Amino acid sequence: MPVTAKICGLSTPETLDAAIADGASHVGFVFFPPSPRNVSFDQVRALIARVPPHVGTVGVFVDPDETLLSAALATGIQAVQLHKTTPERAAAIRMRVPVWAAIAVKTRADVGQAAAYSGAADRILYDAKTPEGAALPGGMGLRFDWKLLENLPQPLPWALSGGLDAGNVREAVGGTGARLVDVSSGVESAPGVKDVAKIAAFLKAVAQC
Ligand SMILES: O=C(O)c1ccccc1NCC(=O)[C@H](O)[C@H](O)COP(=O)(O)O
Repeated sequence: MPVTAKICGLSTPETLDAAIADGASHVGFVFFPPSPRNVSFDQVRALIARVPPHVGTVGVFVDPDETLLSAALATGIQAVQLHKTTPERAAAIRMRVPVWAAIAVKTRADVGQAAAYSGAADRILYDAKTPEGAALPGGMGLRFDWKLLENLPQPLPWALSGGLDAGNVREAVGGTGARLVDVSSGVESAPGVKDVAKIAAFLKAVAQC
């Protein structure tokens, strides 16, 4: 089975088109105003119109309220990636749309939190835990110890994220067995500024995994 990749935090037609042309399986749009990658509903509507049916569209949220969630779902996103969201809230959201539950990982105990999302999510996204008080719960280019995922029974389909780039994704996939990887900072030239050459290099490296 080939390894596939989600390019997260896209906000321009050029970089979205590059991700699709270079083979991304999913593209992600961040709905979180403090993020340098935050996008408006109109922006996402226009971007989604460019996405072919074989590429999945994922909205990224931090424990969204009903108003934000409903407006974002109206753009046409196919799944939601939920950070800092309880299993109970995730389960309620899953009644409306497929859910990816982000698990912030620093320790083995963090990884164990994934089990609580059985029945509440469709996929787990293991991501690096950002420091206490950080402005963002993801998208900071931090990685966690991939050994924490070794020999771990997985409650759900899962993806690996956090600090990946073209230079380390092969090692990350080899060490963890991930079949889906997610990247944001590793394909940027500055926070929030996606780089088409880095997107191409990342997706080429993924294709060689
Ligand atoms: O990317 C953001 O700005 C962001 C903001 C709020 C919640 C989550 C966010 N990103 C989540 C992602 O899916 C990132 O791709 C993931 O954390 C990996 O980021 P990076 O380590 O920068 O590749």
